[in-house]
Amino acid sequence: MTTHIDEHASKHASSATPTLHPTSNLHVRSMAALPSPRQLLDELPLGDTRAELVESSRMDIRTIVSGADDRLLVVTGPCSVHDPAAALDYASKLAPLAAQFEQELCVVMRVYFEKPRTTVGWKGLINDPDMDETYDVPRGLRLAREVLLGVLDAGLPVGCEFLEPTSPQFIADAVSWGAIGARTTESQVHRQLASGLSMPIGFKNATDGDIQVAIDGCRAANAAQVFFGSDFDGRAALVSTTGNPDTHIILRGGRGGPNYQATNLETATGLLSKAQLPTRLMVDASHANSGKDHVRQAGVAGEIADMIAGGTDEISGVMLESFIVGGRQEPGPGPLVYGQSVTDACMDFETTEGVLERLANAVQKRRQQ
Ligand SMILES: O=C[C@H](O)[C@H](O)COP(=O)(O)O
Ligand SMILES: C=C(OP(=O)(O)O)C(=O)O
Repeated sequence: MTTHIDEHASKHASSATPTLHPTSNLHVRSMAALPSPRQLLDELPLGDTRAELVESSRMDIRTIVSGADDRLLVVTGPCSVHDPAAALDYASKLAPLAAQFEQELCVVMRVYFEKPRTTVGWKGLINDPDMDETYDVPRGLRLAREVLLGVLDAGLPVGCEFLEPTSPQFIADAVSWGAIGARTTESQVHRQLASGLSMPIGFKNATDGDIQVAIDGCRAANAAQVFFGSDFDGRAALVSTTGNPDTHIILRGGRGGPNYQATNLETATGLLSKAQLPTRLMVDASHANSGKDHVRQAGVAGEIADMIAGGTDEISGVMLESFIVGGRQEPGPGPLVYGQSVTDACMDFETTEGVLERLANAVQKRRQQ
C-alpha cells in the first residue's frame, strides 16, 4: 500500500542527500518532511483568551499539587481522542459539571493524542488520524490542535500525555497539565522533555508497579537538563532547560495489582519523603488500578472518594477514563460507535457525573476534618 508518508517523501525528496554508505538506514523505508511547529501555530494560533485560560489553570493546578489549594485536580476524558467531533461533544457535556463543582474540583479534560503501546497498535490521532495505517501526521497534528483550541473554547483546560519527544512544540502552548506514561517514566528522554515543559507534569509508576522510578522521574525533571530536541522551525536543536518545579507522581497500579489503597499511599508517601519531595500525589482510577474494567473503575473512584472524605490529604488528584458511551471498541476506519473509546474501556458520561459529584462531596467532607 502507498501511504501518505511515501507520497509526501517523494514530493520532498532532497537532491542534496549526503552520500550514504550501506551502513545507514537499513530499515528505514522513507522519510518525509512535516510542517514546522511555527507553521502550525501560525495557522491555528492559541490567541489571548485561550492563553489566559491555559495560564490561570496551570496556576490552579500548581497550587493544588503543592497543597496550597485544597481542591482536587480531576483529569477526566477518553483514553484517546479518535473522533474530534465526539471529543468536543464530551467537552460540551463536561464544561457545565466543571463549573458546578469548581469550589471543590479543578476539572481538566483528558485529551490524549499519543498512545504508548505495550507492543503494537494504533498510536493515536496524531500518528494515524484516519485509523487506516496511512499515517497522515500533518493532518493528525492539525486535527489535534483544532481539538485543543475547541476544548479551551468550551472553557476547559486540557491534559495530555507527552510521548514523541518533538511533538510538544506543536501543541504544548495549549496544554495545562501533562503526563509521562508508565511505559516511558524511566526514560531519560521523557524526563528531559518534562524538565522543559511549561505545565505541571505527573509521572506514572511503571507497569510493573515500581513507584521509585516515578519519583526519580520527578527529580530528573526538576533539574536543569541539556539535550537534543528541535526548535520552532523544526531544526535539530540543543535544548537547555531550567527544570520543571511542578511535578508529582501518579499511582496507576501495576502487574502485581492495584496500588490506590491506604497501605500503598503510605508506601508512596514514605518514598516521596525519603526523596525530599512533597507527599502529594494523583491516583489513577483506571489502568491497573481497575484492571482496565470501566465498571470496576467507577468502584475504584468511589473508594478513592471515601479515602478523601476520611481526611486523606495526600491525594491531590484523580484520573478518570471517561467518554460518552461506556466500554471500548476496536480502532479502525470502519463504522464505529459514536463516543466510545477505541483504546482502553471508559466509563460512560452518566457514571462520570456521579463520580464527579461523589469526589466533590468528598472534598467538602475532607474540609470538615
Ligand atoms: O491507556 C492506554 C493503554 O493502556 C496503553 O496505551 C497500552 O495499551 P496496550 O497495552 O493495549 O498497547
Ligand atoms: C497509557 C496510559 O496510562 P499508563 O501509562 O498508566 O498505562 C494512559 O493514561 O493513557
